[in-house]
Amino acid sequence: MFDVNVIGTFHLIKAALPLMKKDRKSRGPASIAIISSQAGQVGIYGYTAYSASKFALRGLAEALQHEVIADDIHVSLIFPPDTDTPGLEEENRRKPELTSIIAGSSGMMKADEVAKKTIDGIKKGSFIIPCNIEGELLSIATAGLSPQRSYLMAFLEVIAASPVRLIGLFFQWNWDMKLEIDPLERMESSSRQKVQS
Ligand SMILES: CCCCCCCCCCCCCCCC(=O)[C@@H](N)CO
Repeated sequence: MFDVNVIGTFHLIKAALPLMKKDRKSRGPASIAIISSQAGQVGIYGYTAYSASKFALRGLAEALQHEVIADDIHVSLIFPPDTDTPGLEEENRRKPELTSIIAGSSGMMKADEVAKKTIDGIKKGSFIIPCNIEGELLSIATAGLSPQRSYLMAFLEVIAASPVRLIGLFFQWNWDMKLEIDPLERMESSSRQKVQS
């Protein structure tokens, strides 16, 4: 999984970059679009390997953007939810029910809708491209130190940061309960550990 999702992406970009850089200034700006996943913004039960690979793409994209911006190459990172494809159907045959339930917090999109969000985001030159409402929230919650080209979005990220953290905690508590963990008990046990060590 890591080989395909991360090393594969890395080699493809590495191979394409010399040609992309050639005469760039006279050809206008270019884009590199990398498909991550909402499971690359938050770790999901059952997706240990998958989430690791999709989170890795963010580090790749952030560093890459710094390295190619002088060549007028814009990196976009897309974060789709579950998408109605034959691939998902195949995945559903073997994945834990809990994974489907938790991922269901963000619903499912048609491939066409994800494609449209992707193209629109690339055209706008967005670095982070969320695909649905839950994705907008996730992107604000995980804005981190990513580049932000829109003043409006930068403003929103700053204003919404703390309420969105609260919403994120509610989601965590909700998922804990699905895993039959008492969220309050979990919080107390982590503070007990601190006292002991
Ligand atoms: C701060 C508020 C947050 C609110 C929303 C949280 C919802 C998170 C749901 C994550 C779903 C991940 C699906 C990944 C699908 C995928 O990539 C694979 N199935 C592909 O096959």
